[in-house]
Amino acid sequence: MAASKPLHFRETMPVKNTLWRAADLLILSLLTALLCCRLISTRRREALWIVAFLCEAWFTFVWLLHINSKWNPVRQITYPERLSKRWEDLPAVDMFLTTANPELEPPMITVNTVLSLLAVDYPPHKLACYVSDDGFSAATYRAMVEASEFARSWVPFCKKYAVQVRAPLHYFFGEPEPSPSISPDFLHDWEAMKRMYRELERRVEEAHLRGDTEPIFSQFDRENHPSVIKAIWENKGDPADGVPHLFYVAREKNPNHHHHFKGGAMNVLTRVSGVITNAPFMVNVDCDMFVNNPAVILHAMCLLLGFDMDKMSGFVQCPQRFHSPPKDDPFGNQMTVLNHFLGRGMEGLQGPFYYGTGCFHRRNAIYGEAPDDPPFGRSRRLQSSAADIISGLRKTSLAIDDLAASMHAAVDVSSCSYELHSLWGDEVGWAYGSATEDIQTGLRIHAKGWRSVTLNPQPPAFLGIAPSGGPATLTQIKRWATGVLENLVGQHSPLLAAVNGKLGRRQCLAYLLLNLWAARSLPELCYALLTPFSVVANTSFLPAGLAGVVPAAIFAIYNVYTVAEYLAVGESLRSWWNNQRMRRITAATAYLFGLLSVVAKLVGLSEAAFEITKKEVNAPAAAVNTGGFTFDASPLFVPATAVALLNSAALAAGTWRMLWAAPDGGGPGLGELACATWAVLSYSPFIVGLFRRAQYGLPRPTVVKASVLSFLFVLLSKLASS
Ligand SMILES: O=c1ccn([C@@H]2O[C@H](COP(=O)(O)OP(=O)(O)O[C@H]3O[C@H](CO)[C@@H](O)[C@H](O)[C@H]3O)[C@@H](O)[C@H]2O)c(=O)[nH]1
Ligand SMILES: [Mn+2]
Repeated sequence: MAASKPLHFRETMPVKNTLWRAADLLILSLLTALLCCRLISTRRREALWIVAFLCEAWFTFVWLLHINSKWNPVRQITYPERLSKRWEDLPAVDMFLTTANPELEPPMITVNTVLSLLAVDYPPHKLACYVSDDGFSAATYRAMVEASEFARSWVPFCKKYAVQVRAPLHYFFGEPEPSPSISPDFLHDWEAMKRMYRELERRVEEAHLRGDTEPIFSQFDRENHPSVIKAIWENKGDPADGVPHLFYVAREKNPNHHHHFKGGAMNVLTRVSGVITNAPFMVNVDCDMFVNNPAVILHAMCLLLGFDMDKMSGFVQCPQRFHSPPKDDPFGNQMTVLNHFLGRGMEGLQGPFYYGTGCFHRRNAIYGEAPDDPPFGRSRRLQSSAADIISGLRKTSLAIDDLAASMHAAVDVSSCSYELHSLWGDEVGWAYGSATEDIQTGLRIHAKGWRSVTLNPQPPAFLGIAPSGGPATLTQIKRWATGVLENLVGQHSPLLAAVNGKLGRRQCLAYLLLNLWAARSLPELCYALLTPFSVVANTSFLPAGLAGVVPAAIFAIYNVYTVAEYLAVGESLRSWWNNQRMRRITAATAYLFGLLSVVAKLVGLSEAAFEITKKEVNAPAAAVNTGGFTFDASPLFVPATAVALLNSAALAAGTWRMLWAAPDGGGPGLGELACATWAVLSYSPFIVGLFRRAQYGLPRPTVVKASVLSFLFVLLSKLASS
C-alpha cells in the first residue's frame, strides 16, 4: 500500500504579480525622471523649484516603500476540516474582549460579541471568555450576566442548526434564510429564540437606564475603585453544546496610577487569565468585533499548529472587516485594497502588523523571551503559570480546580500597584506609552524574531463597526497617525529593532510605510499649495515644454494603477474615487494634526490620549443612510478648508488669466490648472460644506479661520515673490 502523504493544515502559496511589478517599476522610473528634470533645469536654484523637488523626492521615497512591501506577495490556505482528527488534542484558548464606555459602546454591542465568542465551533471546555470593563459599569456587568443566561439556549441552538452568524443582533436582522433544510422544528425554535433575544434586549436596556443597582458599582467612582472580578459562568466539563467559562473583569483604578488605556486592560486580562485558566493561546477582539465565521478558531489553529516551529507564527491576525459598511466606502476607512495588497505583501516578509483586534497570540510571544527568573511580579501563582507556558506546556482543557483561590490571585494581579517595578508594558505584555499599542506590541514580537501570519477565511472571520462621518473617522486616523509616529521616534522604534533586534530589514521598511503617515502631511500640503502660490506669484512649478509630459504621465499612470487595484479586488470605481479623495483630505486633517500632537508631546506640551470611537448599535440600518461628509467644530477641519478655498480661487483666477488676460509667459499653465482642478475635486466635500447646514455644513468659525489663513498665505506668497 502506498504511504499516503501527511495531511497539512495549511499551505503557503506565492501570488504571481509580474504585471504589478512592471507597473511599479514604470512609475518609479518616471518619478526618477521627474527628479532628474528638476536637477538639470535652469530653474534649479529657485526656492519654488526646490520645494517642488523635495516634495517629489518624498513621494518617490514613499513609492519605494510601497514597492518593498508589495514585491513578494504570498497567501495562506487553511484546511480546518483536517483538524477534526485531532479534536481531543486541540489546545485551549482564552478569549479577551475589551469595553470602556457604556455610552459610546452600548452594552448590547458587547453582549452580541460575547455571544458570538461563546458559540464558536470549538470544544467549549477548551475556551474561557474574559470581558474587561474599563467603564466600571453596572449596566455592562448586568448585561454580561443576562448574556450568559441567554447563551445557555443560544449556544445549543447555533450548534444544532449550524447557524452562520452567531451574533443574534445580526442573525435576527432578517428572516430565516429559505433553504431545503428548513423544518417546522427549526422555524419553531427560531421564533422562540428570537423572542428570547428581544427579551434579553429589553432587560439589558432596562438595566442600562436603571443605572447602578449592584452595591459595589454605586459605592465607588469609575476612576477610583478596587478590582471587581466575577466568575459569571463556570463550565464544569459540560457537553459539546455547553457554554465556555465567562468572567467579568473591572481592573482596579486609582488616580495615582496611570491605567494605560487598552494596553493596560489587555495586560490585566493576560495576568487574570494566567492565574485562572492559563490557556497557551489567546484571541482578542474589541467590543464591536463579533465572530462572523464560527470556524475561526479552527482556521487559526491551522496556522498556529501548522508550522514545524512556533517561531513561524507568533500571532495570527485577521484583517479588520466591517459589518454592512456604507456603500462605496465614502470615508475611505474600510481599507479593503490596503488590506489585500499590503497584507499579502507583508505575508511574504515577516508577516502582518498586529491590528489590536481579531488576533490570536501565543501566550509565549506576549510574555517575551524566557528569562531565568520571569519578571512577572509578586504573584507566585502567576510565576508558576508563566513558567508552565514558557516551558511549552499546552493545556487542552480549562477545568478550574480551585475557583476561589484563582479568583483571589486574580484580584491581586489586577491591582494598580502590581506592575510597579516590573517589565509589564515594556518588555512583557502589551506595550505602554503609545496611542497605537497594537502596532507597537506587534513590533516588539517581530523584534524578538517571531513571524506573524494573516488569516483571511471566507466568510470573513470577524466583523466590526466602521466609524461613520468625517469627525469620527478623522479622529480615529489622527490617533493612529500620532501613535505610529511616536513609535518611530521613541526608544522602541522599528529602526532600532532592525539594528539591535531581529526585525527583518524589509519588514522594518514596511513598518516605516505606516509609521510615516503623519509625516506625509507636510509634503502633501506643500504640494497642494504650489498652484495657489504659482497663481499669486504669476509663475509655474511644473517643468515646461517636452519635460511637462513626465508629471502628466505619472499622474495618468498612477491613477490607472490605483483604479486597477480597486477593480482587482472587486471594489467599485466610486469606491476608488472616495478613497483617493479621502487620502488627500486625511493628509491635510488627521495626518497634519497627528504630526502636530507628536511635536507637542516631544516638546512636552501635552500627553497623547486615547479617544474612543463611537459605535452605533443599530449599525445595519444606519449604514444605509449616507447624507455625505459630516463636520464638527474641531480645528481639524481648518487647514483643509483653507486648501479648498485657495485652490478654488487659484483655479478661477488662473483660468481667467489664461483665457482673457494677456498671457505674459512664465505664469501658471495647463499643468498647474490641472493640479488645482484635481485639488478642488478632491476637497469637494469642503466646498460643498460651505453651502450646507447642520452636521453636513462647515461651522462658520471654521470658515472664518480658514479664510484668515488663506488670506495670510496670499499675503506671504506676494511678499515672497516680489
Ligand atoms: O481606556 C481604554 C480605551 C479603549 N479600550 C478599548 O479599546 C478598544 C478599541 O477602541 P476603539 O475606540 O474602538 O478604537 P479603534 O480606533 O476602533 O481601535 C483600533 O485601534 C486601536 C489603537 O489605536 C486598537 O487598540 C484597536 O484594537 C483597534 O481596533 C475598544 O474595545 C475599547 O473598549 C479600553 O479597553 N480601555
Ligand atoms: Mn473600534
